[in-house]
Amino acid sequence: MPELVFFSGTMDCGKSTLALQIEHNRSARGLVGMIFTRNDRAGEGKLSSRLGLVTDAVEVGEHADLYAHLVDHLSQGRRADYVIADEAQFLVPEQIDQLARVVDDLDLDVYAFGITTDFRSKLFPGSQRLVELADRVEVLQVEALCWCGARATHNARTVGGVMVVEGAQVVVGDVTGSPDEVGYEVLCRRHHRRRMTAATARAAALAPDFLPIT
Ligand SMILES: Nc1ncnc2c1ncn2[C@@H]1O[C@H](COP(=O)(O)OP(=O)(O)O)[C@@H](O)[C@H]1O
Ligand SMILES: Cc1cn([C@H]2C[C@H](O)[C@@H](COP(=O)(O)O)O2)c(=O)[nH]c1=O
Repeated sequence: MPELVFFSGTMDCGKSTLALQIEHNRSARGLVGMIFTRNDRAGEGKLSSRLGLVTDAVEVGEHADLYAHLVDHLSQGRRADYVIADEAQFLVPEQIDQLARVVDDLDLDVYAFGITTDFRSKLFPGSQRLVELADRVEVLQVEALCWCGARATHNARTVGGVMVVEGAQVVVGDVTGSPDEVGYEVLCRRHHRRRMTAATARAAALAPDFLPIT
């Protein structure tokens, strides 16, 4: 039976790498995938991994109908044996319903990859719909780590290394980058709650416990 599978995890845990591996293994056996993405850091129409691999993909606009896109594609006599959707947190809930319909009505496996929660630890609407509709939710095995060594479960947005909690839900960015830019850091829940990033933990460790009284 075809399935809608949601591969989920924090940023930088290997979701896009796994998407590229699934694509590689299936195309090596002569299967043809339809690859969707939205707002990949590498640019429009790209699915990229931090390991340096990249492939072309269909950039999904906010109003695109993914089911209609596949029906159109197939009715032109072109092939699609399975579907990959990366950065699925950026899809609107209706597009997740369309992916479920692709599974049920077109009998294609759909593999969706994305982060579940945003920098405020709130569900992205697309991820919420995936949790509601997916046949399976798979948490990635290679876990990203918080600076303290615990498993990272949350995504923090940082400016100059300091965690921020105000701003738009969608700001494309990376876990590396210049300290002045908006960036991201993965944290365990304890340190996300305390807003303690690697930089602020380092600064706290260096600060004197008390001021000398003269
Ligand atoms: N130089 C490196 N050597 C080995 N593995 C790396 C290197 N850089 C990144 N990675 C691996 O790639 C993962 C990030 O992969 P990516 O698919 O881009 O993540 P995601 O899509 O989940 O944000 C890291 O967690 C790490 O396991
Ligand atoms: C937490 C959070 C992340 N984003 C953006 C930042 C990146 O462009 C992507 C995640 O990509 P990855 O391949 O999983 O690293 O999402 C955002 O827009 N808003 C957020 O709150």
